[in-house]
Amino acid sequence: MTSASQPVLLVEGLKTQFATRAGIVKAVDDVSFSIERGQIMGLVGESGSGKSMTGYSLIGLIDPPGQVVAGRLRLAPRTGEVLDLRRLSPRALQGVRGNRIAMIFQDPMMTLNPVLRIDTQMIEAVRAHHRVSERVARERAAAALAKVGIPSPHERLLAYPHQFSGGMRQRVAIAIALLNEPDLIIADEPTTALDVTVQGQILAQMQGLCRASGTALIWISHDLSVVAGLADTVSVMYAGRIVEQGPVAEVLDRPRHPYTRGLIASAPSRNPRGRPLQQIPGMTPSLLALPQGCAFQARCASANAVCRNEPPLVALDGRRLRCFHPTPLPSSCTIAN
Ligand SMILES: Nc1ncnc2c1ncn2[C@@H]1O[C@H](COP(=O)(O)OP(=O)(O)OP(=O)(O)O)[C@@H](O)[C@H]1O
Repeated sequence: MTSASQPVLLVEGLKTQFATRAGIVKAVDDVSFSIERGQIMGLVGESGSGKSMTGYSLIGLIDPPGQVVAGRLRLAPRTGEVLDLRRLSPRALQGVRGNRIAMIFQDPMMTLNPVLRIDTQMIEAVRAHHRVSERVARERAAAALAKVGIPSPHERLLAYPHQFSGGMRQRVAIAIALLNEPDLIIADEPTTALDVTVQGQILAQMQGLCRASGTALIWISHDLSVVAGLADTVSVMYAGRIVEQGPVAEVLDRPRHPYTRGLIASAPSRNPRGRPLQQIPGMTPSLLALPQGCAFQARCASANAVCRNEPPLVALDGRRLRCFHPTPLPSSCTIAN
């Protein structure tokens, strides 16, 4: 049975690998986190750090030659039972996807079928999981469109995807994700392609909807300013691993991992006008040729011989950190463990 204290999602030691001709790519390497009901977690990192593969691993969307090779993925939906997502049959997992866990992609056309009217798609999405009449499903669809700020929802249900603007199309995809009141939504950079005003509206709506319905949200993004405003907690990924993790206010205001500090410093909004943009020196390492020990050592000003060992993820000052040389907090900020 679920209990109030049980996280809606618990991920422990997740490893996802791709067997390629050049060798084993460890796309997700020993990733752990948990999310409470109604909580929003930002999953951030540079391109290729393993954010999307972490999200896809949770819902069984890793295609060969990729494979989830280790880890525990436990979902505790409102319905009461606790689901071990790795042990579910393909059919049972299909029953979870789009129902208890929904996914929103950067491109809404990954969700929408261009040749079908919106009502056909939304009614089908409800009835795939619930025995309700078409009329009830249509009402649910209209209510979901209204929730994401689409005016005249009954009329808009009769339109095709190409009759919506980019921002409205993404709202429709979000409405489809919300249809069955999921316990968890995984959103993979859904507002990156939208202009800032529309992005701001959608972010505020998503935040409000998650708070109101108790739906947990994993927001995958490389944009720290979005995560700072939206999320409660943040997990920072580098080369397939989580390097820093904790409450947004701790991690983004007082970063202790040199990579998190570099990411924050290189955000364009943080850089003074007229000066060259700051960058993290060097390149993300190839996942096929990771150095022994800390994957960030070649780009880190604090690295020394000890970094050739594998840094463990340890609890420190209200967060979890994978670094032998954590940046000190100003003395006034020190928090007891
Ligand atoms: N089909 C594949 N074959 C081999 N390796 C793959 C494959 N798909 C993904 N990978 C590996 O998985 C790693 C993580 O990819 P992922 O898409 O999760 O990164 P990401 O952090 O979401 O990046 P982005 O922000 O660009 O989407 C990549 O660096 C790549 O090496």
